Amino acid sequence: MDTIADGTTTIVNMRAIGRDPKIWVDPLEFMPERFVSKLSRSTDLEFSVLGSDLRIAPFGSGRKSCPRKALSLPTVNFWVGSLLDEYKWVQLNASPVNLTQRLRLSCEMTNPLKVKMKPRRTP
Ligand code: HEM
Repeated sequence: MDTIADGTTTIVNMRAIGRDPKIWVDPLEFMPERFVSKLSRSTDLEFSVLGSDLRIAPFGSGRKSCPRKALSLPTVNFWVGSLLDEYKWVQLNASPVNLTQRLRLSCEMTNPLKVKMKPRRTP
């Protein structure tokens, strides 16, 4: 077993964990369904996103994890659900999305998705 000296700063490499084929089936494939419970109940998911399972920890883990994670999950669900319900999202053909990674402060898409939003209902 390796020894880590007192006072060493360590960083968990979540990027590597997220791309590890020993942990995720086809890790580089866009498969959002891997996060959806087969029984459509979030409590049936095999893993938690709240920090107890380091395969995926969007809010961090342990004592310094995000103190507002319980508020954030339903808020993000509500925003995304409302935006999809209220608007049609049409990709701008003049600027096609390019998912190739570009490393800046964080990892970004080379050409992010640009869309035009059209209200679904007339006011
Ligand atoms: C989807 C939304 C959010 C995500 C993904 C997120 C994610 C995170 C992450 C990854 C950390 C760092 C955890 C660590 O260092 O291990 C963090 C810390 C923190 N977050 Fe969030 N967060 C979200 C929303 C919020 C909201 C809505 C608030 C406040 C209203 C908030 C307040 C904080 C604070 C104060 C910290 C610092 C905690 C500390 O250093 O002890 N976050 N968050």
